[in-house]
Amino acid sequence: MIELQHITQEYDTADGKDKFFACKDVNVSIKPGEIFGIIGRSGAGKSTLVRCINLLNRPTSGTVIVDGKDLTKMSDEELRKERRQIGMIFQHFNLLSSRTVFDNVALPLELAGVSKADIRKKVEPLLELVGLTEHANKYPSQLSGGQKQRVGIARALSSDPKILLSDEATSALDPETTQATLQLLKKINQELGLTIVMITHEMDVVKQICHRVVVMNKGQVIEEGSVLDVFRDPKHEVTQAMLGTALAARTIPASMKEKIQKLMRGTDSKGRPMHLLRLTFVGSNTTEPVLSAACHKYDLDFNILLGQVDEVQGESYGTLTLVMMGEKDDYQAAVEFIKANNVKVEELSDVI
Ligand SMILES: Nc1ncnc2c1ncn2[C@@H]1O[C@H](COP(=O)(O)OP(=O)(O)OP(=O)(O)O)[C@@H](O)[C@H]1O
Repeated sequence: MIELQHITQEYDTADGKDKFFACKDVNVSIKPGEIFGIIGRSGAGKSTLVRCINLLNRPTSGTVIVDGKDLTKMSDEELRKERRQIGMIFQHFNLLSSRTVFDNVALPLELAGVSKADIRKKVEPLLELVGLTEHANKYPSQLSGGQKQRVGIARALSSDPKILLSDEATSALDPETTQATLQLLKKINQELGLTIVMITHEMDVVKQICHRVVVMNKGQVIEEGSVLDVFRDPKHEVTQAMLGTALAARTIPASMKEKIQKLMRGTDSKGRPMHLLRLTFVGSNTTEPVLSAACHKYDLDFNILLGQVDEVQGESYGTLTLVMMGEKDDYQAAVEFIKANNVKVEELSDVI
């Protein structure tokens, strides 16, 4: 649906002596009907990249293909037409304060020369879809943040786009309103089949509604994949830092390290060595039966030090950091058994 190929956006540095890359050779492919997340720290190049999709931002080099058409090769007139396929919503809503809710939603249609009767036919169902029918004659100043964003969404949908770009659309909203807005976007994605591209710094937003995600850093894509894979096993340190609390259970707190080191130097009450490891699991292969089955089978004991289970779109995933006590051969056989049950095993004894 959207192919961003080798997108580079360069600017002159403030002193004009050098080049600065807001995006550098970025390749992203977004499928029809998916909700695609773009995350990254401030200044990573997210907005620059998303604005290339409708050429609000014309990249220094690279190709933008939307629905099979190369936007970078179009005339202004052709581009204006194509842009109607691409709606956009913003963090600060960008509504016109002198226009009512109805008139804000109607604006793109007025600009396209649609007749008054047809505008009414289009706007009324949209206001119903976003739950603003009874607020149609109010002005933006009379609305809450969530209601303003609903006007923004209805306005973006007025030209029947196939794609909706969302630049931090929930960042200015409180958690409850964020939830309601995300549910609305999900409904639009499912009922209208719209492809949605979302920039966000809120990991909960990604977890709740995105199917796939790319992580940007310093103008480049550093990680991409299904949301479940990226959250379960982030590879790049920037992703790990961004997922922060979601990964707290992976990091052994400094206060525990000394205790664990002491524990690892000793043996259990039966004189058997200790083994420190971390298990990462997804979905149906819940660790408990696998772990206890392994310990029964190979005569081991275990002690859980840290653990967390989280959920991405109904799929649970999590990590357990634990100490296993048992003879070396039994322990190694147990590790193989756990791995064979699709649980990732990382041995940490040498790390701590
Ligand atoms: N017109 C411009 N001229 C010069 N530098 C720019 C211009 N537009 C953006 N930049 C710089 O490009 C970099 C990427 O900006 P961009 O807005 O794409 O980042 P972002 O990841 O969306 O950040 P944020 O989350 O803070 O919005 C930033 O360092 C920004 O200062």
